[in-house]
Amino acid sequence: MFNLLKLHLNKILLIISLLIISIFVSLSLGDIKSWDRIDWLDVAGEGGCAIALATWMIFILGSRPQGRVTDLLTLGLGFMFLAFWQDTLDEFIQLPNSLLWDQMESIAMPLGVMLLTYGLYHWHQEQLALNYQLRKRELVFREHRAFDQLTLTGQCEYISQQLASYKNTSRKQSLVFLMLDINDFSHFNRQFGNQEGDRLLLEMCELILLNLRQQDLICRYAGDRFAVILPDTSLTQGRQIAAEIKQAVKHFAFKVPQSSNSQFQNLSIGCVQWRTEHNNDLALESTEKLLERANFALLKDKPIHLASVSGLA
Ligand SMILES: Nc1nc2c(ncn2[C@@H]2O[C@H](COP(=O)(O)OP(=O)(O)OP(=O)(O)O)[C@@H](O)[C@H]2O)c(=O)[nH]1
Repeated sequence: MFNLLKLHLNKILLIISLLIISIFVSLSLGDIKSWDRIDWLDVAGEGGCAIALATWMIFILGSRPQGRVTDLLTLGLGFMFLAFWQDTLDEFIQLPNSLLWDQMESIAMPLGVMLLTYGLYHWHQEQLALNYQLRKRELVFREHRAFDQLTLTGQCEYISQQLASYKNTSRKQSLVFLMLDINDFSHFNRQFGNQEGDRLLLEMCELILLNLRQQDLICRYAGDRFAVILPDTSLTQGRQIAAEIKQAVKHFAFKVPQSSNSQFQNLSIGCVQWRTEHNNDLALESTEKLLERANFALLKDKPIHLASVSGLA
């Protein structure tokens, strides 16, 4: 958040400067009120609103890149904040009634609301475009607590929810479920550090996403393991997609600062089918059983055949 705030240093400095100017102008043109003339309820109400608006600005500036939408939102909130700030100052400093400065908040507030509304409209447009790109990460619901902070994909329970909702809709085609795991990822972590490991996980996730269709969904199952749901897909199609993902990962030259050589990874993938009611199977198998089968298929795909070691075979 602080890195993003640094990007907006000029806006933050402008707002702080306006605050200071408004204090100086009010002090030079008005008289400080005596203690008993201060309406503390107004101070709490107007000051509280000013603090709330300043907090909104910090959240917006701390979470958004530079650009038109951020400028509009900040300007809108900034004007509204200045209006409440001036209102709060008026509780402490008596300005002459005839003074135009005293009317400042009557102009700043509607101007702020208009700019904020215009900014929100463009934010809405921007979000629609982002939603389109995010579809492969979040099909129907957004709850940031259920999302992995590193890859911004759903976590384990999100997969179960999506599978359960798929089961409740009557589909003609089967679903294919992929369980993907980076081979020897702990070795990569040991060699280049966890920070580079995090970066690799993120880029792997992006690469897998690029090889998926619009209707597919990727989630981070655990550690270096991802799950992919391919709705309305035959087993042949699912295997084809899995093979394409493997090829893409195999040829992905990942650069690390510690080495001049690119690092290449391999994925193991378990590919299992969930048949529809038309094939008489979907109702029979629980999501737990499907995940168990996918994990087992993944083990079978590992270079060293762990399935035989674990006795699952
Ligand atoms: N950098 C990083 N490492 C993680 C994260 N989550 C889990 N890990 C590491 O991922 C590694 C997973 O280890 P294993 O399950 O043995 O997987 P592996 O080394 O790829 O071994 P195989 O799957 O048998 O090929 C462990 O070393 C974890 O510490 C994470 O969020 N970031």
